[in-house]
Amino acid sequence: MIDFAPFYQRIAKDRLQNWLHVLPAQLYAWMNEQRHGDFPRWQRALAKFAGLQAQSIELKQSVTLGRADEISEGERRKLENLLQQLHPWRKGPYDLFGIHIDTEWRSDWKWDRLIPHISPLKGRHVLDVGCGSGYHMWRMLGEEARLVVGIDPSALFLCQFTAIHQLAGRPEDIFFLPLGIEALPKLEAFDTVFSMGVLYHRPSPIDHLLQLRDQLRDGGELVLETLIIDGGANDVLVPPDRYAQMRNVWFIPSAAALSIWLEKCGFDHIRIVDESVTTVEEQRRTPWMRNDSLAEFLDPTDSTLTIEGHPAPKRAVIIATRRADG
Ligand SMILES: Nc1ncnc2c1ncn2[C@@H]1O[C@H](C[S@+](CC[C@H]([NH3+])C(=O)[O-])CC(=O)[O-])[C@@H](O)[C@H]1O
Repeated sequence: MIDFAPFYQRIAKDRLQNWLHVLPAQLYAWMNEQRHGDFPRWQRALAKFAGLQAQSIELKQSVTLGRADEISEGERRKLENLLQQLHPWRKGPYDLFGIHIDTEWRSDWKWDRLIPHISPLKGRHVLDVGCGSGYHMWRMLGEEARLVVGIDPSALFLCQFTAIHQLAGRPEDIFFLPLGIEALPKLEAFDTVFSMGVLYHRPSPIDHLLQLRDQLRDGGELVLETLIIDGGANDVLVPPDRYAQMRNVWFIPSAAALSIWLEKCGFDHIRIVDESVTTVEEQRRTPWMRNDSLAEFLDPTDSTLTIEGHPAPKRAVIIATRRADG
């Protein structure tokens, strides 16, 4: 059901062909070592998606696959049930044959904030690091990127992506690989690399920036989105324990500090194009993500603070270019 061979074929004669030296062995090992207890259950659900394929696809303004009248009411109920088996749906929203997957995050809002500022994706090789279910990957395809590759170590997100990919008729210019960024060789081949919501999860943020640079060709563009704090060039928050209930948060710099890190890591034309406080309208509990969400992670008496007393989540979008000598 989950088959990476089409990706190997796609890149065999492409500028990504050097990846073939390591990738098949890594993915073979991943499939054999995949130990998430629910993986077999998700795969069984995925097998039942076979045969259902959208006739109409809209990716430019939203991710909408199939109109409501393309399937019967019974088929829709069955599809909704299968999609619910892949709960929790964090990144979206998706509209599938009249079913609205109202995800925890309004990922479309993040997209709207960055799209006016980036180089047009048309014809580009694009990498989305930490792609989640792949919502932004579909929007990249909607912008006519030539090839979209998303990487994310989560087995659930691979299954969610595979479900959507199946419903879209398995297009051949978009691929999800279940890998962390640290598993990638130095490809120096992508025109645009996105890293959104990942930097604060990395124990070594400088290494993360260097790894992102190593995936870009000279002059390629990095689109970096991450949590920031207010402050000057030397201000960084390192939460001693949890941050907004998240266990794996390491470094939250100010935007000014992040700009300096980028410069040191071989980037120039560094621009902070957006800073936004995350609202409970953008990240919230829904019928498709029934666990606690941002409202429960903030101080109930002061929404400018997290429940641990840190500044509440604020995010920046920074765009930078890989220096030729970087
Ligand atoms: N080492 C790693 N390498 C790659 N991905 C990783 C790694 N570690 C964790 N992830 C993945 O990074 C994603 C971060 S979520 C952002 C999603 C999307 N980009 C968004 O902007 O909406 C934001 C959040 O969870 O705070 C998750 O899907 C992880 O599995």
